[in-house]
Amino acid sequence: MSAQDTWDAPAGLSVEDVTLRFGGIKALSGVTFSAQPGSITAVIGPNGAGKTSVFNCISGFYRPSSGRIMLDGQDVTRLRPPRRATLGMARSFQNIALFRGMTVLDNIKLGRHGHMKTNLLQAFFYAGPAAREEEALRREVEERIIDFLEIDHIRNMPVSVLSYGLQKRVELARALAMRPRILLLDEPVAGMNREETEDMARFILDVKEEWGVTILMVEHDMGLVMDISDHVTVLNFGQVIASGKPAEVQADPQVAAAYLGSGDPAALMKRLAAEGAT
Ligand SMILES: Nc1ncnc2c1ncn2[C@@H]1O[C@H](COP(=O)(O)OP(=O)(O)OP(=O)(O)O)[C@@H](O)[C@H]1O
Repeated sequence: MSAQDTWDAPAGLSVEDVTLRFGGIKALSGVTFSAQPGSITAVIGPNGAGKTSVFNCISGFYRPSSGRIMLDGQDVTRLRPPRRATLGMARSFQNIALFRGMTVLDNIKLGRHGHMKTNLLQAFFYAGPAAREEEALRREVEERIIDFLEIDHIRNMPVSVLSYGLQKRVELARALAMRPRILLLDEPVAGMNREETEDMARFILDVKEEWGVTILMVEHDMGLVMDISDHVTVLNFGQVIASGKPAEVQADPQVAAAYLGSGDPAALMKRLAAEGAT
């Protein structure tokens, strides 16, 4: 049985004309882009461009002042984050959000609860066939995730003793345990060394290809973005200034100008590579 057998189909997402105001500040202004089902879409842009703001609108932490967030054609703009999770949306955080004193396995188990049809208490007292079947399926999914992310050797260790790269991997495992149809990754390789970054790139690609999950990520590491994305959307001052395949965006003088104040794509790549390396 492949990973996809227990998974729902990948979700498509569209951000439609989203504007977000904080008092007098317009963090986002008429932002429109989409993530196709089963693809990797990256949102990039200079500091303060609005990447975190758009991410928070998509995951439900911010409510846009106007515009819509559509998940597979369903308007989710007004739904709270837990409701979006039940529709198949999971996210990771820029600053790892794990329970540090708990083991890797317990953190992963927590990920699945957003998806449970029965709550913990019911699951404990009600051991009917449906509940047992659901529990068996969850265990199987957990084991597959542990195996896939190569974290079997650390499953019983507390998260606090793990390297940064491994903690990020556990966070990915927990998000996968929710059986998402779309995964939002907030700077998945920030702070990682080269080896950890390469491992994470491989895992993200496999999540898309083997597990059939749509990926939307905000990331500063341009090497990673250009290597694994199918589509890139560029924000600047809260507006979309370019959208397309990595090579198209890379060659776009507007993008270079946004990062550099000049229109030289070669200089842009040099600077971005340096930013990604820090
Ligand atoms: N909670 C807030 N209150 C007021 N202004 C905010 C808030 N969050 C973001 N902003 C403003 O909105 C704009 C976009 O910020 P945002 O954090 O989304 O950018 P970003 O692209 O994620 O930046 P970075 O790459 O530095 O993380 C900035 O001008 C920022 O100062």
